[in-house]
Amino acid sequence: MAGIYIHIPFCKKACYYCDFHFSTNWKVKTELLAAIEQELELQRNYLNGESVETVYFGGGTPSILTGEEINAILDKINTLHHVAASAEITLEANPDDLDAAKIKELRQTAVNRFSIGIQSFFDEDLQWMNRAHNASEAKSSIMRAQDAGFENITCDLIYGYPLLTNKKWKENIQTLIDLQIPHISSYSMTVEPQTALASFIRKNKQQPMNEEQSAEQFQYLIEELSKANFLHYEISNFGKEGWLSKHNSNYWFGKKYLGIGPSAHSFNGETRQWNIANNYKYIDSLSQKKIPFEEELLSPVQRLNEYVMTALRTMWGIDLKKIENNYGKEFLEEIMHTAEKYIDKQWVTNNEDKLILSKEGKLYADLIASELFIT
Ligand SMILES: C[S@@+](CC[C@H](N)C(=O)[O-])C[C@H]1O[C@@H](n2cnc3c(N)ncnc32)[C@H](O)[C@@H]1O
Ligand SMILES: C[S@@+](CC[C@H](N)C(=O)[O-])C[C@H]1O[C@@H](n2cnc3c(N)ncnc32)[C@H](O)[C@@H]1O
Ligand code: SF4
Repeated sequence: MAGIYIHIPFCKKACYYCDFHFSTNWKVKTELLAAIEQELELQRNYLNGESVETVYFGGGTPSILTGEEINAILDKINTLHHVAASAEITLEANPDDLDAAKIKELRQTAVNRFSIGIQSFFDEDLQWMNRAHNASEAKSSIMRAQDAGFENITCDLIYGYPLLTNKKWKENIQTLIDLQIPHISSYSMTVEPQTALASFIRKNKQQPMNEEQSAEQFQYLIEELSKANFLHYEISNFGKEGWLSKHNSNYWFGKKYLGIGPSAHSFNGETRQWNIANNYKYIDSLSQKKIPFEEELLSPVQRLNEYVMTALRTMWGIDLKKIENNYGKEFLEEIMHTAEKYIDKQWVTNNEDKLILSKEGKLYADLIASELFIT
């Protein structure tokens, strides 16, 4: 069981905070789509014939594609792989793209899950982020998708930035609960060095992020969504029973996935590889039937640390038996030695051979994971 990720590296506007790979220049869109098909061909054996359980169109902004363009990619995948009949096929969509005509078009594709980039339901916040949509489009895009029969919808929200008062945060969460969205991903605003936001802060045109505010809003999010029957199954992800994301869960469970497109990364169980994050170079290389990637063979210790980091962030926690069986007793003892401190503090619980973050511990996931790393 494996996944395929397709990266669509185009956006209408550059959000001030975003450091993912995208371009606002769409001149080479046709060439890029041809290169994606070429890469799919060249990587046809990457998954070793495993059946494909999930396909995820991410970006950038995949909702700029027409239904026909999406179908062409999915047809290609179908000719090269066995795609499970029940496969989860997600498309990341920005609200400004989801007008009635586009939704109708998307009904004619096999896409069965939308990840809508809402971020906020307030105009001033969306402008502050330089998003291409407004608050009313945020809401209407969700309702339109639901009216057209799309049930499996996840929405992204961002918190922890200066403009977001607790009152607005409450309303953003409540709006998604009221709209009966079954899955929510929510991220604390991070200031990435190469972004406009970082440059505004350096020039004192913007306040830096406030960690206390962010922690408070994260706690509030956890409490409200738990009251509304969401499982907090990964630090940034909440879903109602039966609606958890299969694609992302497979990343956390260490399953294989093939990433196609510029900046996409792949994992075959042993090595990680990632494609060049440059549209022109990507197209040029594939026109010569060469995949422009770098790779890294993970050592057992690196694999163990990665496992500790991703598993600790999930509600299933770190499986101590798995560590003992796959990596040996010594590593297990070393990890347990460090974990004692956090178990005493009640940041981590140790039940049935699992280390799981407590409510308080969720605030310190990254710190705890880095302390547990084997060096
Ligand atoms: C890379 S975007 C792609 C999907 C789509 N273009 C969108 O904007 O929603 C995926 C998610 O990452 C979030 N994201 C990107 N940069 C971030 C940052 N610096 N801090 C927090 N969230 C961020 C986006 O807001 C979005 O919800
Ligand atoms: C920040 S996450 C948001 C997930 C989404 N809200 C959900 O739960 O369905 C998604 C972003 O991570 C990046 N991403 C995911 N898988 C990737 C892969 N295999 N290679 C490169 N980028 C990837 C893409 O930029 C994508 O927009
Ligand atoms: S957040 Fe989404 S829409 Fe905004 S620049 Fe990044 S990928 Fe594009």
